[in-house]
Amino acid sequence: MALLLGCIADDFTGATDLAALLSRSGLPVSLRIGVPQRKRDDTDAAVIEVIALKCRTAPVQTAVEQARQALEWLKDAGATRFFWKYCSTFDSTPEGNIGSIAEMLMAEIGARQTIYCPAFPENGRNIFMGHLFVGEQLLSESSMKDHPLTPMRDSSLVRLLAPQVRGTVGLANRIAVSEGPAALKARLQKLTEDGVQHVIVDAVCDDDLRTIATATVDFLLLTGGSAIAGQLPRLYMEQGLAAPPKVRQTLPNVAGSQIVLSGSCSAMTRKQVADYAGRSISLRLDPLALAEQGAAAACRWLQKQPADAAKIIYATAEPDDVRRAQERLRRDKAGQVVEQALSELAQEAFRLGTRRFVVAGGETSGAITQALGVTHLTIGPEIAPGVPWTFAEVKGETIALALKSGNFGGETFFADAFTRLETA
Ligand SMILES: Nc1ncnc2c1ncn2[C@@H]1O[C@H](COP(=O)(O)OP(=O)(O)OP(=O)(O)O)[C@@H](O)[C@H]1O
Ligand SMILES: O=C(O)[C@@H](O)C(=O)CO
Repeated sequence: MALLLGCIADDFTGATDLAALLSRSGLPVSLRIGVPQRKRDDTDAAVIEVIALKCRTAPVQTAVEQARQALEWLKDAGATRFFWKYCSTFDSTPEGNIGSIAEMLMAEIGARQTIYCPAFPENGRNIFMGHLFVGEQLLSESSMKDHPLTPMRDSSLVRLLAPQVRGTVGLANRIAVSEGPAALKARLQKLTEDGVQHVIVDAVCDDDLRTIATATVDFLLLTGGSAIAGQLPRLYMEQGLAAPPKVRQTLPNVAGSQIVLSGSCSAMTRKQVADYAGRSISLRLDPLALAEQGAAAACRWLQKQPADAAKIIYATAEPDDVRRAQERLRRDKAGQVVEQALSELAQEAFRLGTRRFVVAGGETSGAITQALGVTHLTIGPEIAPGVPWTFAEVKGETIALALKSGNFGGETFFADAFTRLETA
């Protein structure tokens, strides 16, 4: 099938979020973990390809290089329009990588301008006058200010993006968006004439996203969260470029025991962990102990648990505990020891017969998915907005994998996830 859109996501939960929102249209979406070694098969039914990278917090040059390779693969697969997916809370290091990757993509595909729209109204992320809100709070006043890897201490997307790009950053505000697609198109055109290559676009509801997508559907490169991308398939169908397949794909029925592995320390994950720990057998990991002794003790704990019991293993902790661990180990080392331990535990759980995995946290999901050797995910039913069940092959066995973004899902998400799988 001809490719309508080639997407690059900066982390794995972000990639499944994106694939879920694109799949709502019924169009077949393919999700690859990392840049595939092999070329795309001409008989592949997907009309949208998503490549999941783990580059959100990587050094700028490494991240740009990974994205360049993903772009090459997508171009080679026939894509001519592209989407760059980052977090709906604009998570980035002070140097990048949102702007640096966007600028490289623009240069490679010859795009004069792109938009930045991380808004995801269904999950409470809205942009007004260039400022990002999480629920009713400014980003910098939300729990994102305490993120273990990318603490967000400013809410102005213009100010956050400007140091990440060489070109000029501008804003198409809510007033421009509220005037409809034609007026927004004219505003973007005027900004192009004024030499503005990078345009933050306000959006506070799905209607705004529809307006923005209609005005920019022909752009060579769009960037943002999953919600703006989720508007594109309908426009492609209206343009007669694609139609959903008549027969829907049948999804596998995955038997085997289940586990939750959580490395996210977000406010919502903390509530979800507390809820599920009250319903299951639980083990809390301490980064300082892991740094000294590794994950062997936790693996032994796992071996002793009844196979069919509900279990959760988590490093999820309150901001003060995270800060203490980071002061002792350094921020990146604290993250790495936890990711390494949860990866080993995922491998051990698989060896012990676990086939249903719920993982919380984008970096954590990246580490675990890679440790399990997953290269391709089939998208299944959504558990909560932006969090689908996915299915993958590991050593000849099918596993079900739900990769949950830090702040997504309600308080009972982990229990809901397994119920959703039963009823899918
Ligand atoms: N107790 C802890 N102390 C220090 N770092 C921790 C601790 N627990 C987890 N971490 C690290 O914090 C980081 C959390 O990032 P991760 O992307 O997994 O979650 P998230 O940011 O909440 O999710 P998302 O990116 O999907 O929003 C990981 O690198 C993880 O290893
Ligand atoms: O956009 C989001 O918030 C998520 O898809 C994500 O990227 C979390 O890592």
